[in-house]
Amino acid sequence: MTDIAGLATRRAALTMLDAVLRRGDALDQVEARACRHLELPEDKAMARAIAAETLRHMVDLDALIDARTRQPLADDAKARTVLRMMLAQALVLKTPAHAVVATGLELLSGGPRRLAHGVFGALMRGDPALPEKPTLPETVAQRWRDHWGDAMVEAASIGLAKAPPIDITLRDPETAAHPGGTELIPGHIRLSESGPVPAMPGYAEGAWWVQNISAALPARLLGNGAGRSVYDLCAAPGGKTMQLAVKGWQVTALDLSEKRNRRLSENLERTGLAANIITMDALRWQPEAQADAVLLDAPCTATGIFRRHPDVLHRISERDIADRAQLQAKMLEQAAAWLKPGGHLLYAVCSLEPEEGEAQIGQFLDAHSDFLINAVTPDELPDGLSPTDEGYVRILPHHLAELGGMDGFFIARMQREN
Ligand SMILES: C[S@@+](CC[C@H](N)C(=O)[O-])C[C@H]1O[C@@H](n2cnc3c(N)ncnc32)[C@H](O)[C@@H]1O
Repeated sequence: MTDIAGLATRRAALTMLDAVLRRGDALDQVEARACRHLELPEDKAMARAIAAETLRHMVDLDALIDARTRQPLADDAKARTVLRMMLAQALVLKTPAHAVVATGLELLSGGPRRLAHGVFGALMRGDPALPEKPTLPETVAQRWRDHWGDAMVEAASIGLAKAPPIDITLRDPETAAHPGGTELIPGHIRLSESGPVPAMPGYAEGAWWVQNISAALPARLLGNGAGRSVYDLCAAPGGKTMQLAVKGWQVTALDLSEKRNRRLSENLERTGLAANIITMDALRWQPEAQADAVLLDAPCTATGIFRRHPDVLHRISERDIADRAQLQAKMLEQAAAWLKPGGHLLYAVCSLEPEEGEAQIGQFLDAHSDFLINAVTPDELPDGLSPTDEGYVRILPHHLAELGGMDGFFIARMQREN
């Protein structure tokens, strides 16, 4: 029997959605396994796009489905997930309805095909539209409203509407070899085009790497290394390692993941930069000497990168936030001990949760009287972004919104006194 065209791609998307919604896995983590049967890169990209767009618009897709079902479908019913996917394809990815129906119903083979067919058909006859600003899941909206206010939730919803623009860090700010765009801060460009990165001018020669402007700030805040040593903790795939190496730091880059460290190696090779790479759990590492600086890009809930990874909106719970905060506190404790007196400790997370940011550093400073905040100054940041009263960098979805926004981040720079 020949398979329906595109069915394997939809199966892979369904596997990804199941893993995210039922098991709380990250989309990135499950993508390779879910797509292992797909040969063509464009099929893999399509499977990822179906899963990601379903998650981006899920609350509004559910509202459409609920308006057309007499008995509400269970939240985790396969028919609901398949209908969400079918609608995301038809309304967001503009896949022709016949292809959506043929593959969608086949996914429900032996299940409620007639129901799904009926609901999808009735909805499409009504010419449905999704709101311009996708609705955030209520638990997330409520949490962010409590922390940051209504305007932040509104900006997050606008930001969620589409994947963000691509930012790049130039190896040499004088280089001419890049695709062109808007300079956000010297050496960092927001590209005016999207598309396959490896084919863009300068990429293969190592003239630049992809790095959201928010993620580019922590390493910048350590300044020039002039041969001094830095421990780059949780370093892979190496965006910050490369920035530090360019600035003359002697970098020791440590990460738990062998696979991600392989990407770090490839990135260093492509850009012609060097670092000492260590694959190990940061909690078990024991360096031989203290360093002049430590950059801790701590593992976090990653809720700040919800535009590129909308799965975080559906799988991160209060419990996850508390667990991550606990891990970060342990890592901070270690990092602090590995720093020479007078050295700088740079802490960063791509999270919009204060437990992983302001509260984390507040507790650290309370417990470490030998560490002081080294306040970030406005001239160290892109126009449109200012340090907080405490001297931290807190990046929210409204920052640089007119240029396409920034990833949510928290950054603190501290100095060890003795
Ligand atoms: C936010 S990413 C790092 C991004 C990287 N700093 C960059 O700029 O390209 C977090 C990293 O933490 C690593 N990680 C998580 N837990 C770790 C641990 N216990 N020890 C070391 N690395 C860990 C992950 O493998 C992941 O690569």
